Amino acid sequence: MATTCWADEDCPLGLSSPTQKPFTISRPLTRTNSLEQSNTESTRKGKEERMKPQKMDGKSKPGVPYGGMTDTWVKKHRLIYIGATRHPFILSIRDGTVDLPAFKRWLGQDYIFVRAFVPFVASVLIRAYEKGDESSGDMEVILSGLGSLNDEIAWFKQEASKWGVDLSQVAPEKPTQHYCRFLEELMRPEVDYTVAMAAFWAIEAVYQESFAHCLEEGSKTPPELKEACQRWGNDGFGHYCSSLRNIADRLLEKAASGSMPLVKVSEDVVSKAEVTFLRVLEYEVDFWNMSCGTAGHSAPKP
Ligand SMILES: Cc1ncc(CNC=O)c(N)n1
Repeated sequence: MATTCWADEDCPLGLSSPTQKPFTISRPLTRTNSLEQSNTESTRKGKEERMKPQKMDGKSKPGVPYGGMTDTWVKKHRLIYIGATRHPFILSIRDGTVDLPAFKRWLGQDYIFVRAFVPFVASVLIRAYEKGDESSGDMEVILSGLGSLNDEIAWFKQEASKWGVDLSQVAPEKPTQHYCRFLEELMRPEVDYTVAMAAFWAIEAVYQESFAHCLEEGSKTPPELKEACQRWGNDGFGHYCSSLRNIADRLLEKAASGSMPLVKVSEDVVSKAEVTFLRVLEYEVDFWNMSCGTAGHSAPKP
């Protein structure tokens, strides 16, 4: 057992503890009061004010505070968000105490995940194309993501041979299987573009925030793991995540504003997107737990 990864009872966030779950999804989430009131004049005005400094054009604005729906979610579900982005596995990389077998396990499993992630991103690209909004720039952002996934797959192969991991012999563990199945579900035609986009942003953002933390000043990340951290923790990837976030916020804003013909349907889209965001965070926590060797689950899946 790795000494650097916490057992369930040691986890300060209580994410795996059966008595201390910060959040469980037993039924679809209802939206917060502020979201429910989004069509009232005062709330709408307040929202416009908050959004003012931001251009909702899909361009990245690092360092600029967000005022969109994704920001509301991150604040509302802070505990699980921190659980996913400051997981003991990541902290062990950052403090240099990471267990090598754990890192190798993560490498093999993440290769399987990334292969499944490619068709998911391709499906989001198709949705962006079908939307027919050329001026939004969504397709360009998603296409750049697909391009870097091509490099990423090559990197996994190279990294695996560096660490003596035979990728052809790696079998998917349960959390990997579940996460890949979730991606497949998101590719179904009945899933809204807004929901898929929110999931896409959340998946990328967790890795960006996690690995950027390993590169911050004062971190003791071992030199041989720096390249892995650079892959998702670099500024370019940060800009890309901001672009994804802006797209998700724009789509969510449109759904919540009631500007769509079927208000009820669009409200449903916003709550589905929030549930999907939470499920991504849970799958990410499960994935890190698996990498540590603590194959616990953060919450039961419906
Ligand atoms: C489990 C997981 N989540 C997110 C990412 C980042 N996206 C693509 O690489 C990843 N590689 N693996």
